[in-house]
Amino acid sequence: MAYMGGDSYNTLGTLDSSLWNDVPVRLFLEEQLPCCLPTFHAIPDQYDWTSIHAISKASSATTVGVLEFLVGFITQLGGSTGFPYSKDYSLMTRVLWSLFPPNTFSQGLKLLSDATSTPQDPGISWSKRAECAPNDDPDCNDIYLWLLGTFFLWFVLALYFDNIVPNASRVRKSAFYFLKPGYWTGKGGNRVEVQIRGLAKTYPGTTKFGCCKCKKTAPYLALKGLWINIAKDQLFCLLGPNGAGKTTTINCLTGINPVTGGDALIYGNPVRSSVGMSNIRKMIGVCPQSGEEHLRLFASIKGLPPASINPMVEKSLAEVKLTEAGKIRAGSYSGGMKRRLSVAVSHIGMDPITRRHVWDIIQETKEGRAIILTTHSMEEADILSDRIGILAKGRLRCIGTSIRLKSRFGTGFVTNISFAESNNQENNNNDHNGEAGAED
Ligand SMILES: Nc1ncnc2c1ncn2[C@@H]1O[C@H](COP(=O)(O)OP(=O)(O)OP(=O)(O)O)[C@@H](O)[C@H]1O
Repeated sequence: MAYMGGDSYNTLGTLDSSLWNDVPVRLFLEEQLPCCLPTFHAIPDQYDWTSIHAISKASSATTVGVLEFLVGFITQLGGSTGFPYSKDYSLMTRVLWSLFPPNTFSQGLKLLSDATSTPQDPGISWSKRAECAPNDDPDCNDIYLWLLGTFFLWFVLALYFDNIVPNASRVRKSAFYFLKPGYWTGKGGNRVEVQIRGLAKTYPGTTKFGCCKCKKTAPYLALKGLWINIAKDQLFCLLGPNGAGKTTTINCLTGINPVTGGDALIYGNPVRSSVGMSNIRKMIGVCPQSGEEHLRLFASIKGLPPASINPMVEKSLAEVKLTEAGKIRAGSYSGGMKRRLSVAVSHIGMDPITRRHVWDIIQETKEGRAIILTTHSMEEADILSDRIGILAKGRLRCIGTSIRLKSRFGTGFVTNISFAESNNQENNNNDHNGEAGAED
């Protein structure tokens, strides 16, 4: 797995959430998708999570198989009475009945048995297959054709439902997926890699014990049902004021914070399932990191030259008195130590040139990935993102391209431009003034 900035990006998931608050840019990068994976499309917003899943387990397939056999057996008993292949029944009844292959099959067996019930019966030869039934009743030829036709019908329907019914990872294609050229060519279309489906996060209230009474804070709903799809090769930027829920969103997607409502699918892996999250963690490469490694990570995110990183890390650790604890896992630090590490992280500077360099890296990294970027910098969002979502108080307020958001919601700028007179004009004037002056 290769993320921009090398191995250092593998540690994103281990960062303490408090550390993220001190860096201007937060990134959530996804593993490059192997081109052979099937495409899947956005689940419509009205998608019902409680809807029944496709037959995803062998045990379910066995149950359905046995049920089908039982139903087939019962209908065959009905068919043995002559139903519905006689003139008493309408054509529609016959057609509907014949759509279930066991019925047609049992009719074929009945014809065979009638043709071979006594030693004198001639049986049915292949050449006489169209003459084995009396009157207009279906003959063996009709039975063959019906069995062949219904085989293809059910096969196509099985393929279709397999695609549109949510799979074990709750991923499904749109009902008209087969009309999209990308489905047949394997190319094109915006492949949705990250699907945030009604993501909600409630932080539990805390109880503080005082000397006389204990104080309980109410649970806080930080994310109130977020719905976003992020396609491959796109950078999605989450903007919003402090406390909007940006960090919470990223933390929920990376598994730092457990989700309390809705779900999110990352390459089809749901963040709410432990199996899904362990797959996601493999993609984003979560592993425990020391304070020293955190600083290295941020130094490479901020584009510091590799040669300067080690001296800078040593200096920063010394400044915040964490030299001895530098090699210990940051997760085991005390609150104070974490805060000091945050200060050291925030001191890793990013001048405009390195900032441009980081932007270039992000742009180059976009291909084959879905990237979520959260930042307070509107300029950064404008330059880097394909789509921007603006969060406020845990809700997505608007979403769209930068141009669209600006034209829809932007108040715009009124620019006054004053032009200096052209040199020629100026020279002419000077000459003229000079002459005039001289005249004066
Ligand atoms: N562990 C927590 N317990 C209780 N409330 C929390 C916790 N973490 C965050 N919050 C609250 O959830 C809300 C969203 O916080 P979050 O950090 O996601 O916002 P943000 O958009 O990332 O802000 P910033 O831009 O300042 O980083 C805030 O009101 C915050 O106070």
